[in-house]
Amino acid sequence: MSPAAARRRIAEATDWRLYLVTDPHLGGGQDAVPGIVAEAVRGGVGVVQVRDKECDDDEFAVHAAAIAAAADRAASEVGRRVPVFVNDRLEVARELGLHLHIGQRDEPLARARAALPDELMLGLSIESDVQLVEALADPAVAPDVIGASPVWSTATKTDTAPALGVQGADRIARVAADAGVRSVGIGGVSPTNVADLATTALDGVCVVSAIMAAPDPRAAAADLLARWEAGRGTR
Ligand SMILES: Cc1ncc(COP(=O)(O)OP(=O)(O)O)c(N)n1
Ligand SMILES: Cc1nc(C(=O)O)sc1CCOP(=O)(O)O
Ligand SMILES: [Mg+2]
Repeated sequence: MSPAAARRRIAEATDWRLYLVTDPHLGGGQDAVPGIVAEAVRGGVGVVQVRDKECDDDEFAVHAAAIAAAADRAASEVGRRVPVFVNDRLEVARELGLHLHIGQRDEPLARARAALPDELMLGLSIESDVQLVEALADPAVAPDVIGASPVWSTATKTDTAPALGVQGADRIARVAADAGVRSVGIGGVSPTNVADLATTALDGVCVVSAIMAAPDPRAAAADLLARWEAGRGTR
């Protein structure tokens, strides 16, 4: 199997329903994050992204390696595979052999795809219909997953594009699905609104504060997933 085919198999086998993006501040410091991730995976998180905007690449690499090890251990306990993405930092993703998520103001898509080993997935933030058309134009460099962003405004990240809302995220998810690309909705997702997103064509939701700031990350993940499933049932 070619590395690109292996990557597509990983995307197909991944449980995208609940995707956790880490935040050391909300989690009580870098050292606390691997434990939170392990608990969140035990609660049902299927994908993890390591995000830390403040440290340098060397510190980030140590932090990301600790999180990936914790996610792997917890995933194997429950008999699952949980892919780990690196936020923004292409060189760290290459060094650690982790997947990469980039935004519209990070490394350009074609350059990131060319520099990333073929077996690693590439995620891209999509803030508008036009951005999605551009991202899908060349199947050779198209992302494996997109983050429809933001669905709702959020205090966790304030420098975002205007909110897409449920309908905007659904429109984007439908176009992505037609191209065979997975999609998750990010921004302001909480227990009170996750079921609304489950009625869309999105493959899942992506959260930061709803798990990182929760007193019990395992219970928070299980609750979000149960609410997603309940909403999915009403589609
Ligand atoms: C899954 C997912 N979707 C969107 C984002 C946001 O990425 P970006 O716009 O590059 O912003 P930062 O996260 O880098 O501040 C994401 N991280 N993950
Ligand atoms: C990391 C990130 N990216 C966003 C985007 O819209 O691109 S919103 C966001 C933070 C989402 O945090 P919370 O789940 O706490 O609302
Ligand atoms: Mg970014």
